[in-house]
This record gives sequence, C-alpha cells and structure tokens, in this order.
Amino acid sequence: MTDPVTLTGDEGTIGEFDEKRAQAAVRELLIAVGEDPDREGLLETPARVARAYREILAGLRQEPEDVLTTTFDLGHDEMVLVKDIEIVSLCEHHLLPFHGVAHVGYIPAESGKITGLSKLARLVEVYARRPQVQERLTTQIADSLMRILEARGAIVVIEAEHMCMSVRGIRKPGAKTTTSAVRGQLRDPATRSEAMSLIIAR
Ligand SMILES: Nc1nc2c(ncn2[C@@H]2O[C@H](COP(=O)(O)OP(=O)(O)OP(=O)(O)O)[C@@H](O)[C@H]2O)c(=O)[nH]1
Ligand SMILES: [Zn+2]
Repeated sequence: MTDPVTLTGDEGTIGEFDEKRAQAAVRELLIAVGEDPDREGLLETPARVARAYREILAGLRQEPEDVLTTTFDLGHDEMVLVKDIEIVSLCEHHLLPFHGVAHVGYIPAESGKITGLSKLARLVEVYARRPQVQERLTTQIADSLMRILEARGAIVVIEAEHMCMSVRGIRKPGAKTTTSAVRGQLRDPATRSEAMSLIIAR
C-alpha cells in the first residue's frame, strides 16, 4: 500500500483515494443497473474497478512540479516541440474516457532553462489523469510550462475523441475535438504559425 497523500489542487484540497468507498460505490452501481454483484463473474469487479480508477485518476495526487524536475541550462532558446503524445483522460461530465494526442511546445526562458523531453509527456499525464474537460486540460499544461519553466512562450494542441459522444448520446464515433492554448511569445502571429505548421506536418 502506498502512503495516502493529500494535496492542494486547482480547485481546493484533493483527498486520498478511498479504495473501500470506491468498491462500495461500484457494488451499488451494479445493484442499481439490476445486476447481481454476488454472482461469480462480478465478485471481484468492485475491487478491479476501484484499482482501475485509482490508476486512471492518479494525476489527482500529483502536481506538475513533481514531474518538471530535471532542468538543464543548455542555452537553447528556440522552440522545443513534442508531437503525438498519446493521451487518455476521463470526461468529468460522464466519467467516460476521451483519447487522442497532445502536441506540446515551448520557447525556453532567456536563461536557456529547458526540461527533459519525457517530462513534457509526464506533465500531460499529470493533468490527463484527472476528471477533465478537454479545454481545461489544454490550458493547464500550457500554464504549467509558463509558470514552472518560466518559458517565454507555450503552445498546446490536443485532438481527441470523446467516448461520451461515440458510445452514447449523439453517438458520433470518429468525431474529433481540437483545442489549443497559446501563451507568451507564441501568440506572435509568425511564431504561432510556424508552430502550427510543425504540428500539422506529418
Ligand atoms: N466543452 C466540452 N464539453 C464536453 C467535454 N466532454 C464532454 N462534453 C460535453 O458536455 C456536455 C454535457 O451536456 P449535458 O446536456 O449536461 O449532458 P447530456 O444530456 O449527457 O448531453 P449529451 O451528450 O448531448 O447527451 C455534452 O455536450 C458533452 O459533449 C469537454 O471536454 N469539453
Ligand atoms: Zn462526456
């Protein structure tokens, strides 16, 4: 068992993951939909689902500062862009997944302070593994780059398909939503269009 961690998130204090409570809630849900939670095939389901949600929502117990740790002074002050970072997040309206790719770029601080490339993907994970809306996920990543790396500019583009639009409701599988957040020097039209053309290029 890992130690419970209590952190302060963007919207107040985030509690620890209560596995027993999650299991009881899944059992209740099974009863609510007319299933028998005591039939053999479902006996372990509450425990499995609780573990799955602990994993899928692990970002609630992490902060961006935890992952943007390793920084180097390379003196590189031009744009760094990591494309096609696969994401799976959980829509906070329906608790159904949305999945796709994130493209994350930034212009380092004048000092040339940069971070490891994998840390950009880790930053995406911190915010994706929370109940989310795609717009907030996008802006939180960009704002963290500006704040923690003191970046001069940041751009985040996310393209995703929402299960709540494909398996229920309007049922439009394949519909993709694109969101972007652009900060600092990347708002300059020439820099922004250079970044966008790199993102679009296959
Ligand atoms: N802007 C935004 N909307 C989202 C996101 N994820 C889900 N939604 C939308 O949230 C809305 C919730 O609308 P409601 O009318 O309250 O819920 P609903 O009756 O289940 O809506 P339908 O999906 O249209 O059946 C829906 O239109 C979803 O498509 C997201 O990341 N961003
Ligand atoms: Zn939804």
